[in-house]
Amino acid sequence: MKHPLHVTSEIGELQTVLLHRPGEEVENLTPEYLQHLLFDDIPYLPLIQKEHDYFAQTLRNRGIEVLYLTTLLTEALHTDDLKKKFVADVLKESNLSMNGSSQQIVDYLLSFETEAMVKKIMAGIRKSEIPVNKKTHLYELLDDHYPFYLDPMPNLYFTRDPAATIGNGLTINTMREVARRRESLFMSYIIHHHPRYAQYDIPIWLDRDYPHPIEGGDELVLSKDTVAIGISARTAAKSIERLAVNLFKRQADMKRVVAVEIPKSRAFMHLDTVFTMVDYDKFTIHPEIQNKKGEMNIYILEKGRDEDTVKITHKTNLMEALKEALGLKEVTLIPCGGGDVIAAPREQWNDGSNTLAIAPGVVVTYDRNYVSNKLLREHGIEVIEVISSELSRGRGGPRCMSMPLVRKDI
Ligand SMILES: NC(=[NH2+])NCCC[C@H](N)C(=O)O
Repeated sequence: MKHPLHVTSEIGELQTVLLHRPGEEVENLTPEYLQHLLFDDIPYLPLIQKEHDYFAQTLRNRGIEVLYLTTLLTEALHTDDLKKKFVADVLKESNLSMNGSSQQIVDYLLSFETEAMVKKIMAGIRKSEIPVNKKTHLYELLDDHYPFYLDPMPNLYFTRDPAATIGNGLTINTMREVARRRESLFMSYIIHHHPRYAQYDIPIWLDRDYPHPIEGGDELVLSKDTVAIGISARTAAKSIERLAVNLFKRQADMKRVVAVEIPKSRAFMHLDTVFTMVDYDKFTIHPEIQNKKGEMNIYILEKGRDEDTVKITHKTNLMEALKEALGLKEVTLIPCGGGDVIAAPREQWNDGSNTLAIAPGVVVTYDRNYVSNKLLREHGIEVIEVISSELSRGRGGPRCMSMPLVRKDI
């Protein structure tokens, strides 16, 4: 039987992908907590859903199977015990200031059918949802105190980050930001309990109990033997080294991990916001990740003397490092916004470098990044545009909004 997870490149024909349609969680964003919840503005729910449906349909039109997080999770929670255990795990990881109130939150969540319960957990629980006569603490009665029992998870539509497929396995990530940490619990339940996955022995290259962070936006599978990982605001060097060791031990083809250091800033939060692969030998890049001389810090990790060590080589030229790692004679780096002083940062802010390749030389991008899109076309790339005024408010593009589960080998 075909393996349910299989990704050996960034560009192989995409066959199955995981998405999340934004829901009520987005309606629980308020100006006061925007920064904490990692948003810069509040999307308009009906429109963000319309845009997301358009994105999903664009993928389906190309023959790609689209799976939804809510559906998979609902199907994974197929017994009452699993449902209860899941609620307990979510509450354990939620920063609840509930004191004695937690049992009533458990009862409240379990009073829903499974799918509605999953959506409720995603959306968050407002204090106003629990009747006054059930409240036992002073803070619960104060409206202007923190408004949630359970925080909303508005970043869930960026399915790329909580987990990432590499080869026939995946990383289930320890996420850097508190606001996103619970998200990877969902994938853990899906892998262990959904019938589509639970029957397989799926390698978990790094699990969510690993003490250092890594996020999928930093994990790029360049080929069957090479992955690139961003050393970024969200991914720690320790996680990268541990991932390399684990991949070298168990994924037979894996030869090297290319660790790429990027500036630690909000605009550049993950490697895929500044660098993506669009064809066998073509990449998008935001020029600002290189210094004036075109240099940056790149570390190549290969198998070390024994199983638990790696050999590390330092490089400064991205193009040379890519050529060597991928065995290519030439590599083209296509600059976001054409490298223009205004267009490049403007389009990068709205994820102009964040392309989703659905086949070699075929990418999905946001329509608003017209300078970058034109340039991609001039380089012979087929660019499929999707509408993006609300989706982009969460600071993520088509690659962030998709978790490839199966791609054809190239
Ligand atoms: N792979 C990505 N670039 N994801 C973007 C995630 C954006 C999200 N608001 C966050 O800050 O986490």
